[in-house]
Amino acid sequence: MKKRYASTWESLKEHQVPQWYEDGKFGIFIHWGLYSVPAFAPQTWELGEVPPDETWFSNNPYAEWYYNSIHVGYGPSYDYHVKKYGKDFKYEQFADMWKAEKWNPAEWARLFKKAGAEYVVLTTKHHDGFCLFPSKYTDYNASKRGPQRDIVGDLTDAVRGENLRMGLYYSGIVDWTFADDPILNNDDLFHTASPTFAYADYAYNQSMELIDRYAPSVFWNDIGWPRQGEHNLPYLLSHYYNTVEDGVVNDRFNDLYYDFTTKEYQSGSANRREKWEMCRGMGLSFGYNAMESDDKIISIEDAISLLVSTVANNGNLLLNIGPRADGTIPEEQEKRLLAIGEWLGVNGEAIYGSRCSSRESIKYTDQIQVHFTERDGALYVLIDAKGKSQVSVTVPGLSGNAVPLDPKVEADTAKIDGGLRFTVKNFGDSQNVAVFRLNRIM
Ligand SMILES: C[C@@H]1N[C@H](CNC(=O)[C@H](c2ccccc2)C2CCCC2)[C@@H](O)[C@H](O)[C@@H]1O
Repeated sequence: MKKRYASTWESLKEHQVPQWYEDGKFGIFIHWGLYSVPAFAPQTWELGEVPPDETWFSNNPYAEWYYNSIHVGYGPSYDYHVKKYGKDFKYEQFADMWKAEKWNPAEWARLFKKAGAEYVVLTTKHHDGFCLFPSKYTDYNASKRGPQRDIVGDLTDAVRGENLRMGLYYSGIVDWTFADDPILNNDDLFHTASPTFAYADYAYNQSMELIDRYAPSVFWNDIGWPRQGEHNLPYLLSHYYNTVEDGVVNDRFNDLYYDFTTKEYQSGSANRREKWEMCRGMGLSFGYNAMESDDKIISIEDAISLLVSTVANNGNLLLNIGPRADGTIPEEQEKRLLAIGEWLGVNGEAIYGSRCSSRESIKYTDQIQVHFTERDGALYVLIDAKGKSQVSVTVPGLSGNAVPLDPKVEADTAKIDGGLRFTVKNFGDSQNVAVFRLNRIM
């Protein structure tokens, strides 16, 4: 019998994180839109590395923030815009330059499947207010302008065609078509942005549109929800759960409610007792930044380390790609996705469907860490030895025989000092993380 939710916080709090989200572990975030046309941002810091103040907002590495960056009126993006497009060039003119002429959603979905992703989250409306779906509440959308198609619908169909789950990102509290005072600090971001009841209704109506048109498995709201519309949330979220039985939402609704908490680069909090999700771009930006090259984006080893450490601590990794305006995915991004898919193809047994072990991760050195997951009564030992070709570590309190999941991993294990000593001589096809299954949990 399908559970029905009432539009009350009490009823919503009965919602459990669905099994598919606990099991899925790895998703692909996609930031695609008008900002993909200029595709420019300075390469400065990771979010959280410096305080979110004027220095951050006037040197914003997020290419999807191009509109705000040029409206700040000074800084690298402003200078770039004036030089490349001219002072009088309006951001909205990108709406007729974005053609997505080489876009093949089925190709994207095949790549995400090969990457070993279980879900996808696409921007439907980012802070610039441009909608990638045929909203009836604005003509500033991709079916009327630019690509002249329902980007959200076409990708949703392709992703579901590969049996992956489709999630939708919505910029709830910030929409620069309603309020575009330059954002120069967090107070602007959380308090000044879009202050009207009219906007709160608009955000509510568009969210209902997205739920009713696409029934997304994830409703990924960003930054916050309009304060003037907080009383709408119980209805919106109960409608969401009543429409999408195994739907899931994040924690960016003004700390009023969540299924999972979120981290973003170095920002945000996570504790292993609750379900959480780590999101980041391949480089310093979510939107495509044409300035970013292979050496400036996360290495394959670091991406695999991030996936393993996130999953071992009860999180999911939502790794972002920033496609080009023409619909192609930069090769350096595709290469990372395929490498993660290969690693998961060999070691996925320790990841998909696993649960956080009571054993905490052990950090031997900055390069050498051991993580644990559990699944179906087996304990998995994931030895991450970044940059090393061989490694020897003793894991205390373990016993039993450890079998490498990758047949090409060459390793010995020995009982020593009340623990199990692992000596890995060859990491085979497993990049920097060798995974062992221990058939008895001690
Ligand atoms: C996925 C990314 N989300 C960004 C919004 N980030 C957040 O709301 C950031 C955040 C980070 C972690 C947890 C909750 C919220 C806050 C903004 C400054 C301090 C922390 C967007 O600004 C960005 O363009 C991209 O869409």
